[in-house]
Amino acid sequence: MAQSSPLILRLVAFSINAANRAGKIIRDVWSQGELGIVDKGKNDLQTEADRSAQRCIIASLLRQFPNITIIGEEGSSNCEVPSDWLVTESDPSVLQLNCPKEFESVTDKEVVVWVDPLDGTSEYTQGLLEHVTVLVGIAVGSQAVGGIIHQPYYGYASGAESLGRTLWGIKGIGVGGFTPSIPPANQRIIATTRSHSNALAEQAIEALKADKVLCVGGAGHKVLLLMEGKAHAYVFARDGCKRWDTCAPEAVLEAMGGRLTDMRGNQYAYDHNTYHANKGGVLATAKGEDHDWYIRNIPENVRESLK
Ligand SMILES: Nc1ncnc2c1ncn2[C@@H]1O[C@H](COP(=O)(O)O)[C@@H](O)[C@H]1OP(=O)(O)O
Ligand SMILES: [Mg+2]
Ligand SMILES: [Mg+2]
Ligand SMILES: [Mg+2]
Repeated sequence: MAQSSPLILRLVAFSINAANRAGKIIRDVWSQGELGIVDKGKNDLQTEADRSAQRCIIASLLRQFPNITIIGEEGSSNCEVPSDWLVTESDPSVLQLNCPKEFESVTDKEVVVWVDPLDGTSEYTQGLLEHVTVLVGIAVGSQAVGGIIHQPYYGYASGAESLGRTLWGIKGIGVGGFTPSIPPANQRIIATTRSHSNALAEQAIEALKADKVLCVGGAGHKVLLLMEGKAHAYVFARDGCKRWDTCAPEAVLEAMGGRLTDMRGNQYAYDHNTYHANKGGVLATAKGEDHDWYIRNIPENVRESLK
């Protein structure tokens, strides 16, 4: 790995390959058919794919970057992994990028990597495989700066021979791995949960008077819809999402000009001392959307309940 590249570029470049490797593990577990489903709480599933993908990503990252803080959804993992799970290479094109001045001298101690090894677990167990993503978010201080969203089953529905794609973004640089697009004008398409709704979340969707509501799984997948021009906003007016669900999506979306906040317009903090729960809900809007319009039109009682 080019040691001369700034840490933030090395982390993104390496995490692209780690997320790809985790995606292959997710496909392998699915095709072997033994999902090993556990419910961690209430409607909070974990499978063998979540566990193994996290071990792959964290073991690989720790070998390359032993002094950074990594927080993974599936808790502390055994880092003794099969040797073919250990990633050692980085994406060469990201290492060559020009790093924004403000991130050039970021050190290990300032960085937290938030890992969601499989986002959209509920949909994965139901075979809605294109909703699944692997999320690696890189925070500097409290800010989400870099993100990787790997979609292991991209191309599955159309019968593509080679599955998967990896999107990345770095604030101040931009995005890669896909063709950014903005959603159509004069329409409002809202993406929301299909498996974790409640009365509050429904009330918010109702109030926004969408032309179309897309109920789909995964935080990564919904942000992807915003970045490809298929939805204008992602609205989740309840608790349940955690920092590992939003760190990577926020960084990639904001690197392209969109926004991700809680339902009151506040950004989440991603430093190592922060809470994990996104108690204020998730409101993300595509590039060009009026984020504040959505905040203004969320009923006051919904915003008040999500403090
Ligand atoms: N109530 C909840 N309990 C556990 N995870 C949740 C909950 N609500 C949301 N999430 C996480 O946020 C993601 C986005 O929510 P949704 O798919 O419902 O829109 C989910 O895929 C899940 O991530 P994960 O699958 O990684 O556990
Ligand atoms: Mg989960
Ligand atoms: Mg998740
Ligand atoms: Mg997950």
